[in-house]
Amino acid sequence: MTTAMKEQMDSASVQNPGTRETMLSLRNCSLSFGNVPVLDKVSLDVYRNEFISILGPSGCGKSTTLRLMLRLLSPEAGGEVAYSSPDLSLGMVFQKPVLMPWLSALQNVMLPLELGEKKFSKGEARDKAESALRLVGLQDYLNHFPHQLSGGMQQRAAIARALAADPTVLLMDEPFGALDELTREKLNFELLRLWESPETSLSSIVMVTHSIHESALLSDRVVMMSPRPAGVTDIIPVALPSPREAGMEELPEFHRTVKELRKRVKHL
Ligand SMILES: Nc1ncnc2c1ncn2[C@@H]1O[C@H](COP(=O)(O)OP(=O)(O)OP(=O)(O)O)[C@@H](O)[C@H]1O
Repeated sequence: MTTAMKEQMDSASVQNPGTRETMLSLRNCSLSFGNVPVLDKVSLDVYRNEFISILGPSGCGKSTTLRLMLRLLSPEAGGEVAYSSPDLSLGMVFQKPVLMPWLSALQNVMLPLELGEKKFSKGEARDKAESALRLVGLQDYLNHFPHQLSGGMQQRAAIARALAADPTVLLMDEPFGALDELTREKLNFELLRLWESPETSLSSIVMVTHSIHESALLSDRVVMMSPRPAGVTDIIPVALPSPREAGMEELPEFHRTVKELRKRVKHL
């Protein structure tokens, strides 16, 4: 999120979500795999400059919702996936870093830039990949291969790969689920720092997580999905101050949000 973008966010629109600019919308999206209905009339707006978490029972359709947002899947008739502009740029980070083991960190980040729709030259791809790796703190590991990186570093490389393509909206599918708790906590705050940094193009983040704690700490809004066929049951705003910082878990608002989310998860 650039400083200019932040400045565009007027206080009226924060107080009244109805006036906020929508980057991406799912409207009435239903989807089945074969004869198994997975999503049932899912509607969700992703606003400019917000961090959304999606919480829901295992197998309910959270990853499927992200794939719809990416337009890798299409909704059934009557549903729509709308973007704020035809060239809205989306990035994706998966639970596993999915790095090519025979390529260095730098080559892994360069690869989609050289092969993707925009097709950057080798020199441009190298520059973009180097700055993305610097942003995630891997500037000293450019030539390391994935097996020479820790799990957290591999996931940072995967985040760098997504950031290198300058996405406006970043979709993340349980990005820190496979990491130990300390690394996960560290990466949570690193992600927030990247999101707030004027050096990235990021406006909005949508993150699937299984962690109530993580969703309360990071998000502006938490989207709760029901069991399959999933719908959006609740959208809970989190009123913690921004920027989010370590120690905010001590605030009454954090405890109130966690309690509220736990209560609603129990009812799913
Ligand atoms: N390509 C596919 N073909 C058939 N069924 C699929 C396909 N992809 C997902 N499913 C099914 O759709 C349902 C929703 O899957 P999805 O991965 O979206 O759930 P999820 O909420 O992300 O799960 P988890 O929290 O366990 O990661 C599951 O029952 C899954 O088996």
